[in-house]
Order: sequence, then C-alpha cells, then structure tokens
Amino acid sequence: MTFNILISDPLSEEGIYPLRQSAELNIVIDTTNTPEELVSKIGDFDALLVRSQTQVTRELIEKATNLKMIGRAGVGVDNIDLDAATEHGIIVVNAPDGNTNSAAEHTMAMLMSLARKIPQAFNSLKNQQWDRKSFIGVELKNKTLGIVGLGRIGAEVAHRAKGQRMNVIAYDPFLTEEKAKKLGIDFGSVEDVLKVSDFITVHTPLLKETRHLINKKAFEMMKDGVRIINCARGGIIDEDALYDAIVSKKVAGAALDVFEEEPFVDHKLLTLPEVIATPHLGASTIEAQESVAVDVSVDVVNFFNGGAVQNPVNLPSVSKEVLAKIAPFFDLAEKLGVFLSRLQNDVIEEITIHYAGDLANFDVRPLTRNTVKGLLKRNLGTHVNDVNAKLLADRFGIKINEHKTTTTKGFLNMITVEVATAKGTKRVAGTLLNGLGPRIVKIDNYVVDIVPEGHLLFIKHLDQPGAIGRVGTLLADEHINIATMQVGRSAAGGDAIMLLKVDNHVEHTEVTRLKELSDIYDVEVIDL
Ligand SMILES: NC(=O)c1ccc[n+]([C@@H]2O[C@H](COP(=O)([O-])OP(=O)(O)OC[C@H]3O[C@@H](n4cnc5c(N)ncnc54)[C@H](O)[C@@H]3O)[C@@H](O)[C@H]2O)c1
Ligand SMILES: O=C(O)[C@H](O)COP(=O)(O)O
Repeated sequence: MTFNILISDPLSEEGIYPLRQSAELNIVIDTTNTPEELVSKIGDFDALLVRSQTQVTRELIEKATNLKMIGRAGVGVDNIDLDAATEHGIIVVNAPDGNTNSAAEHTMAMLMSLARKIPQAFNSLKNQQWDRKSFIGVELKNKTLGIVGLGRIGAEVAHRAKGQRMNVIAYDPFLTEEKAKKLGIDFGSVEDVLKVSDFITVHTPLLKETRHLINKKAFEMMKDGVRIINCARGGIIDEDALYDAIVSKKVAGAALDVFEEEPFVDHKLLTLPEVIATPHLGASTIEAQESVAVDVSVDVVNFFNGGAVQNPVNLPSVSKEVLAKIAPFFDLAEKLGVFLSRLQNDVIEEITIHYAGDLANFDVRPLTRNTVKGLLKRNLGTHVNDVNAKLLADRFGIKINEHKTTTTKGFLNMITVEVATAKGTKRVAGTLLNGLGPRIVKIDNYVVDIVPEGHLLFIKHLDQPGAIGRVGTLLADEHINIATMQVGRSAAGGDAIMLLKVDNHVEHTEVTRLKELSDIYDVEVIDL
C-alpha cells in the first residue's frame, strides 16, 4: 500500500531522508499552495507535513478525507486546528526538541543585540555614518533577566544568561522553588518577574491564557527602562501596548522574532528605533531544521508502519522506556475490546479496564485507548482510531475507568476489560505469555486459553450430551474446518460455552443454522 505525503512548507532535504527511504511513502513537496489550492488537493493525501506557515484550519481538515496524520516540523502547533484534527481522528505530531537550542541561541543573540544596539549601529554604518554616540548600550552583567515560561527553551536561556553573569528570575506554572534552586535561579509569580527585571523574555506557547499576557497593565508593573524580548509567539505580547510603552519611554527597547500577524511587510513597531526584529528565524539553523525534519519524518514512517509515534500532540505522550514496555500489549488490548464488543449487543454505559501485574507500574493510557477503539469498532468501523476513541466514547456518554494493581494470580500481567450495560456486566481477560504471545484467558467466569487471531465462534449452550457433537456435524456439513476447540461450564448440566477457532469466516446463514440446534442459546462470530 502506498501513502501520499504532502510537504507544504520548506523542510530540510537531509531531514526527510527517512521518508525517502520508505518505499511505501510517496512524497510530494509543494510549498507554493494558496489556502484554496491546498483545500482542493488535500483529499489526495494521507499525511501533511508543515512548519508554521501553512494554516491547517478546520475547513482544510474537513476536506482532508484521507488524512491520517499531520506532522509539524517544529514546536508550535498554533497553526493547526487540534480540535478539528482530533474529531476527525487525525493524529498530530510535532518535533518539540529539535529546535530548542537554536531558539535559545537566537534569544541570546536578540538579547545581546538589544543591549548593545548592534542592528541600529550596523544600519547607521551602512548609511555611511560613523556615529559612536547614538549607540551607547547597557551591560548584561548583574542585570536581572525575567523569564516567563521555563520550559525547554526558557530553561536553556536561563543557563546561558547565567553564563553572562545575569541574575535570573522565572515564572512557570510548573516551576517549584526546589527546581529553581537546582537551576540556580530565583522563582516568583508573574508579577514578581515583571516588577524586578531589567530584561524580560517570554517562552510560553500561545494559548488562551497567554494571549496578551504582557499587556498595558503588565507594562505598568515593570521597571522604567525595561527591555523586552519575544522569540516565542506573536500575541503573547500585546503589540499596541508595547508600542505605547516604548513611545512613553517606559520600555527602552524590544527584540522581536515573532508577531501577531505573520508574514508582514510593514509593521508599526518597526517604525520605532528602539525595536529590533527578525522574521521568525528562531528555528532557522541548518542543525535545527535537519533535526526537526528527521524527528517528524521518523514519526511518519513509524505511524504508517503501524508503530507508535514519539511526539504525539493530540494524544498523551509517553516516554520511550514506557512505550517499549507497553508496546507488546497494544494488539492484545485492541483485540480484547473487539472480542468483548461481540459478546454483548446492548448499549455500553461504562468500560472498566483492570491492569494487573507489572503493567500497573506504567502509564497505560495508550492501551486504554486501544481497548476503547476495539470496543467501538463494531459500530463505528474505521471511523474510530486511537486519536478519537476516547473523544467518541465521551460523546456517547460512555464512562471509562482504569484500575491498576500490581498483584496478579498466575500471570505476570493481565488486562481485564469489563463493559457495563443496562443488562449487566461482561468481561474478558488476556495476557501476554512469555515467548508465546497474546492469549485470552478468561471470558466472564470461564477459564480459556485462546490465541486472539483469525476466525472464532463463541457459542453459549446448555451442558448436555450431544451439544458439542451437533455443532461439529453442522460445521462439517458446511465445510467449515475446526482448528481448535475449548469448552467450559459453570456446573454440570448448567450454562456452558464453546470457543472454536475455524479456518474461514462463518456466514450469517450458518450462524442461523447453528442457533436452531437444540441446547444452543447464542452464537457469535468473532473475526480478529
Ligand atoms: N521563534 C521561533 O522560531 C521558535 C522556535 C521554537 C519554539 N518557539 C516557541 O517558543 C515557545 C516555547 O517553546 P518550548 O519548546 O520551550 O515549549 P515548552 O512547552 O517546553 O515550554 C513552554 C513553557 O511555558 C509554560 N507556560 C504555559 N503557560 C504559561 C503561563 N501562563 N505563564 C508562564 N508559563 C507558562 C509551560 O508550563 C512550559 O513550561 C513556544 O511558543 C514555541 O512555539 C519559537
Ligand atoms: O514553533 C516553532 O517550532 C518555531 O516557531 C519555528 O517555526 P518554523 O518551523 O516556522 O521556523
């Protein structure tokens, strides 16, 4: 099978080498599309790879009938409508680490250029002026740098600023006093940071809560003569308020790599001599571009080969170590869901998944999603996938519970899936046998040992002599070969089950005939 991949923003050719190496991926590079052109052709593609230029809107996603994946070669995903992607079951991945260093270095370059007015002095020289008076700068040493947002880039900037012998104070909702101490920096609220800093740099994503975080009120709290740097996202700083604060001399200067509207050719902030700027170049180094393109390409290759991705944005991300531990259970989890969906025909109200044994020590959310996907597939078909499984369950009002216990009986690990409906509860349990692979080991209270693959027939019957024989004869009449058979019963003469593995899919007419046999209550075909 071939998958069509559209690259709609410039990506490093060296970085997309993993894509080129993959025979089943057909790569189209077209970075010149207007939004309308993109909408008209997106239906042909299975994956779309972008940087920050391409606007991946809801309208585009709605036309992307074959799209399974959006890859962002970089950090910020504010150009992608994540809700729309999730609703359509499209996984979004990014490359969060590849450009951290370049963005931190660019921030330091902007900080120093701002302090020493290097761009302004250079411009003046280019204009044939030898002017040594207009460009008196300030030192960084012993000045305070305030960092708002101490994530990957913020933390790298903090290290570098300390190298310049600056005092550093930071605010981040996840920064604790202890962590700040370890980094050798001060910790405070946003207000503390704004009040005491000589330079303020922002490194948050652009979110509802961070839009215009640095606004008129924030500028009023700052020291006179403060200098501002934004190499994160346009919109974190209110540009009108910044303009006014510079004109009123509250702010001595600003260094901006990002803007509320990009791209532009004309910007009122650039009319001010105190402002220096670059056109969103934080990640524009050979190294960063190669690195982000490799990261996102590897995820594309993994995804289309059925593997797990490293940097999902609309799924909870799990570390490599955890992924290695839980990956062998992915298939089992989904198959338990599919199996159980066939054992009941009522509206599911609640799904409970019990993880027992060593598995309970890990983040099992990806397994839960796979199980839910398996359960919903019966009614939703390919419309449900790992990305939207929980969202769809939510929409149908299905409650999902996860239980964990490290103790198990008999097996090292066990996953038990339980569904509650108005008519009662049904349950199936499975394990991964060392060296032998997945097994279904329990159906309700019946102990079984079934490899969850191929064509299965699940038959409920009365434990009476001849019941098994009648089923065998009928299947033989229909030329259906039985590969393996397991039986179980609650008590002699009571309810019993037969679980048969057969060589072919069993058709509806054959199921009807089986159901007509005496002592047979129910027959379900389960294709795994
Ligand atoms: N200019 C460029 O070319 C360029 C390059 C790379 C990244 N970026 C941008 O830089 C920013 C930071 O990237 P990163 O990789 O460090 O991301 P990150 O996720 O590692 O860090 C962001 C931090 O912001 C914090 N945060 C969130 N809301 C906050 C709030 N209200 N107040 C304070 N802190 C808050 C988070 O807790 C997190 O620690 C992003 O906006 C990213 O898009 C820009
Ligand atoms: O969020 C990012 O990774 C940066 O803003 C880089 O954007 P770019 O890939 O368009 O340079």
